[in-house]
Amino acid sequence: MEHLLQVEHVVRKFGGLTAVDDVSLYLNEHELVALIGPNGAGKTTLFNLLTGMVPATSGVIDLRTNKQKYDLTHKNAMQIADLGLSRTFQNIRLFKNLSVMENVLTAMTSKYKEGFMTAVLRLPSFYRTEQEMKSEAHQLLEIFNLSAEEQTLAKNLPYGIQRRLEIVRALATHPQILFLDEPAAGMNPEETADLTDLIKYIQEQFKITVLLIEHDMSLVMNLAQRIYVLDQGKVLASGEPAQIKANPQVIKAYLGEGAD
Ligand SMILES: Nc1ncnc2c1ncn2[C@@H]1O[C@H](COP(=O)(O)OP(=O)(O)OP(=O)(O)O)[C@@H](O)[C@H]1O
Repeated sequence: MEHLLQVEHVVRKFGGLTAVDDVSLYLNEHELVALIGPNGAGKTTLFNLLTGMVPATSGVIDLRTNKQKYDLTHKNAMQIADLGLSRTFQNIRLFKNLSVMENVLTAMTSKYKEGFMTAVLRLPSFYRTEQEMKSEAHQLLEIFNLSAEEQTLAKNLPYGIQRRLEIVRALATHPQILFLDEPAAGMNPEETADLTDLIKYIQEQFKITVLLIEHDMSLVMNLAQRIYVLDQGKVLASGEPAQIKANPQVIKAYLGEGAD
């Protein structure tokens, strides 16, 4: 079977340290997959490789879409984003002094490539596009329960809501694959439960593939169809949540005794 994303024998070295060590994995269309593992296991580095933020030392990353195959190891972050791969960051990256609405609109501009002169002269097509963008942004913010905050500056939002806004921004680019780096970090159990429902909802509604890094096992076990466990740069195990929970190596390296 051909996969949407196929990672084969990918390695990333930083000097003498091998952060990602011969990793192979795949994502199918409309799958929700989790990447877990101890601190320093190489999870974020793998995200950086998949989204073109750091080049691989060796290996192949193939994306199969629109009946074409693209080798992502030869593309930069902008080209990969254009192919429909979008991400959030562990350390939130919002425009802190822009409003919630402006944050979403700026994310959309990569999709709507209006000519510079059309924008400067404010020709009719610019308004039409701006209108479309605003209408879509309203819809997205409503789904994420952020309508009341549209005019609030990002810096004035509580941390958990900033995380939700980051996901809205990533979705605003109409991704085919969404990479979420610790979406529940810093959230309380209630916020995490809400976020779990929301991620499931957007994956189904927008028919996207999601790969998420997360330390919160309630979110991972409730949400993921498959899980990859990274340890010291290598894939220690992969499988369905029940298999991962029962894997003695995973329990030893990461989950700990008594994990449920
Ligand atoms: N730019 C870099 N230069 C040098 N070393 C790096 C760089 N980025 C990551 N590393 C190292 O690579 C290893 C993997 O780090 P990475 O951040 O990918 O782990 P992680 O699994 O995401 O950890 P965490 O769960 O703490 O976020 C670590 O030892 C880290 O110090």
